[in-house]
Amino acid sequence: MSAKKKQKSKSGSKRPPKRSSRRSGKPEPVSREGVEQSLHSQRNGEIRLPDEELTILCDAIVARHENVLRLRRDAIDSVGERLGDETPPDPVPWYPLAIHPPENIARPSRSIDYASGEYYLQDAGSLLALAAAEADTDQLRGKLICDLCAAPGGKASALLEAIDEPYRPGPDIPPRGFLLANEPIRSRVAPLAYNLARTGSDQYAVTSENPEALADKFPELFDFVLVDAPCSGQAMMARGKQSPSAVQASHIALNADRQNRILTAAERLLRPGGTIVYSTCTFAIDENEGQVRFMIEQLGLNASPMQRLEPFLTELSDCPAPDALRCSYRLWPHRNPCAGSFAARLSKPVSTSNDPIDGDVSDHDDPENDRDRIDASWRRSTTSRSRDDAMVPRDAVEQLPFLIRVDDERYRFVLRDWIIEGNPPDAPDWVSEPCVFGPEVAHRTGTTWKPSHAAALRRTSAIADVECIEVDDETALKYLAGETIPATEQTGWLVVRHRGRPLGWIKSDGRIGKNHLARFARLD
Ligand SMILES: C[S@@+](CC[C@H](N)C(=O)[O-])C[C@H]1O[C@@H](n2cnc3c(N)ncnc32)[C@H](O)[C@@H]1O
Repeated sequence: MSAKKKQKSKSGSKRPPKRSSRRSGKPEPVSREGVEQSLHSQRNGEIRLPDEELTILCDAIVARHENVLRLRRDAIDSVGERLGDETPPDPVPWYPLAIHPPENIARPSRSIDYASGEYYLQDAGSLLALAAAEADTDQLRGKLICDLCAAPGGKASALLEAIDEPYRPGPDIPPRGFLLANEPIRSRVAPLAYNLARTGSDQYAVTSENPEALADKFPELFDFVLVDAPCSGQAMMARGKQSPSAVQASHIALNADRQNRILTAAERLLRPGGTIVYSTCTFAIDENEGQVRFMIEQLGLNASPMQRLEPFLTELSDCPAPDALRCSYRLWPHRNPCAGSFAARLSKPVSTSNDPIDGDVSDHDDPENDRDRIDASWRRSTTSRSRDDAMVPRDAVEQLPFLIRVDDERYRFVLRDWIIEGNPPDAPDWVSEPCVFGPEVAHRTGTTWKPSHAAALRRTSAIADVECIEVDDETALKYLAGETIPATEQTGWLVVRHRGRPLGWIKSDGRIGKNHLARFARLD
């Protein structure tokens, strides 16, 4: 589409939603009555939309919106350069680190930049929660974060980039941030781990626990908790991910009950003074502002409004908890160029019954105090370790020389059956807990140890000793399609890099590099 053709609508959207072109044909129309009912809650208030607007909303709910490119924080300049002057980036208004797909990236999910993690593709609506988390600023640097409902990792990977700084050995290093990404459904953990690895960071661990169990293990540990809750998913209907039952009252009530439980656990995970961001991809009041009311009235959290999100403040009327309206934000598919979403930001009061100081502590606390507190909590060791976190098997080191522990300060390996995980030296002690999975470095098939895909993607100095081969565009595309590539200079395991960015492994015999790119990372 040429710049001229782009129509700017009243709402500021340059891209009117397209009708879905799902393989199954036209999406089923959404029940207008159902949508209207979910915007009227007897308990929590209502959002009054004129008849005509309601019709437009129902159409927009089943219209497909293009994903946007959330750029890697350190890739803004390089991607901008490649886009050239012809295609100036078109940023998402509520999250400027993301841009609408430019003309000269024909298939954003098939580019080398995508494969090398220069950007993540997601609906612009899901960026509202990241804006509420300030993931596009430096406010999260050094923080201890839990993403409680994390798979497949769209938001977790942005949080990870926001907390991390490259590891530099030395005496006066400020603590880096650390992310615990939790996903209770086991089958969703692998894509989550993959998306975290794509960031190149190693400042994370993964758990697969129910929120209540996690809160029992790590009470009041985290500075920030994201609850991107499972919900009725009304905004996902255009993607065929939800059935029309998403607007049924019984379905909404079931989800609201589950959200209450998850939020209760989330509050327990949060340290006093910490921040929580709650988000959904649905329009139902009981799953949105109703949950914010629950957090304020039942869990004792405080609204933590954000000036930058004021244009998106909810328009709920007759809400019995006015405070809930100060920190609740909505995007609508007929007003904003996205599928729609909800996000709210709250904080846990610092005061306890023994502490006379009252009031919420915002994200702009004294960072030095924060660091002391983080230091203390990170050293907190819970139960005894049951895994062998001292020994990397000798055969693994023989087969994968990069596993040699040059310096204990640089790496902490954990052996878990046939997998070796590698935690950075400044990871919290609790990464050695049996329920916590660290970034994978190598795995064994039979008697053979192989380097893991995540290890190739690391951009930290800890695995800097790995040998690399730099390739051009053409070779990179061949490699990403699963083909062998020439590799005459070196032998053994090599990381393939394009413009200095890691893509995956090959094993070279001094002539040909056999392709060991994980199947799920291929562009075929
Ligand atoms: C909306 S999705 C999260 C999307 C993710 N934050 C992202 O940006 O990619 C909600 C996730 O919550 C998980 N979930 C389901 N039941 C849960 C529960 N009881 N507690 C926590 N998470 C749950 C789902 O499996 C799903 O992966």
